[in-house]
Amino acid sequence: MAQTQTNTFTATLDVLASILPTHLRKPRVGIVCGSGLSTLASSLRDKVEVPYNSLKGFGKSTVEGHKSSLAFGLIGEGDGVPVVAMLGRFHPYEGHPLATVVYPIRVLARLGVKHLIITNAAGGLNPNLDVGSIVVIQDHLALPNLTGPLNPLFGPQPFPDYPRFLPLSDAYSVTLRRLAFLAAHSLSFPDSALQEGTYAWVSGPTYETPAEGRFLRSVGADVVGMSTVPEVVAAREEGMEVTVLSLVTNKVVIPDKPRSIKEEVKAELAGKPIPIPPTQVVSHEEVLEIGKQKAEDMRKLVTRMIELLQKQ
Ligand SMILES: O=P(O)(O)O[C@H]1O[C@H](CO)[C@@H](O)[C@H]1O
Ligand SMILES: Nc1nc2[nH]cnc2c(=O)[nH]1
Repeated sequence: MAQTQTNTFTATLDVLASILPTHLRKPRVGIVCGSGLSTLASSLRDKVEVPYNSLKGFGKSTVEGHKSSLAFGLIGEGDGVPVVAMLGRFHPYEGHPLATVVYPIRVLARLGVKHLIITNAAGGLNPNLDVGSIVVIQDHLALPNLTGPLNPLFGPQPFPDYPRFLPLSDAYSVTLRRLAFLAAHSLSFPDSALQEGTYAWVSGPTYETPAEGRFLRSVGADVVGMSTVPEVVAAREEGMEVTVLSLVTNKVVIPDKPRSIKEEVKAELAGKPIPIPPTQVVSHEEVLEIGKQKAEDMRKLVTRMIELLQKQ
């Protein structure tokens, strides 16, 4: 297994080396673009895009709002910082094995990426988070990891020199989180535009029931999504510094109390009908629409973070 995987990495890296000009071959920063956020790559100078289907080991992203290519380029003054952006990610719910979900992250590590900025679209659980705000993730709750074998490190170790038991108490880089707030300040973002919170990872592809939303909120989650955590785990195993920026694209529907049909029928029969609350549902179209509206904020933030990183 280890040998097969090593051969796949070698094949991927060889293709990239044959396509990329020398100054783009060793990216220092990696970006993962979440749903509807692929325009982050428009900040890249000297951009070269490599489709996933030309790279061995890469799957195909089947979700709307996710392209399927790696974009290489420069950000920042002078020679600039070499950057690689994943335009499109793989989710376990698409049927991709976890090894495929995190394969691009491991490729980024082998290219030399030291700092990884992961973005995603997420549902807001914390009522104080506005739709359109960006949350700097400070911690995560990985329900599929806690309850079942949906962890990219599950199984025989493909790389014997990696630790068997990976600590995650330091998963979210303080340095990069500070950089996010410094970047927001230098861009004069209003205070409410950039928040902090905990990401709950669920496997999807169903959105939450009200009871699930209430449960996730009650155990301390601020936002919820169907990606990111496997990427964080693999990136930490590869020794990268990681930060996650979640765009709140919708509020998870959590009514104060569940709608009681029993009470409604009783009230109706008593001649005192109570108002029927409107049905609220989230859709991927809504997620993509907010992504489209707010992608520019995310692009500015990530770009400024990299510019600040260049000065460090
Ligand atoms: O996490 P990203 O890929 O940004 O996408 C989010 O949006 C999709 C649901 O609308 C899910 O895939 C969820 O995880
Ligand atoms: N699980 C989940 N993922 C999302 N991605 C964007 N919005 C949501 C949401 O409400 N729930």
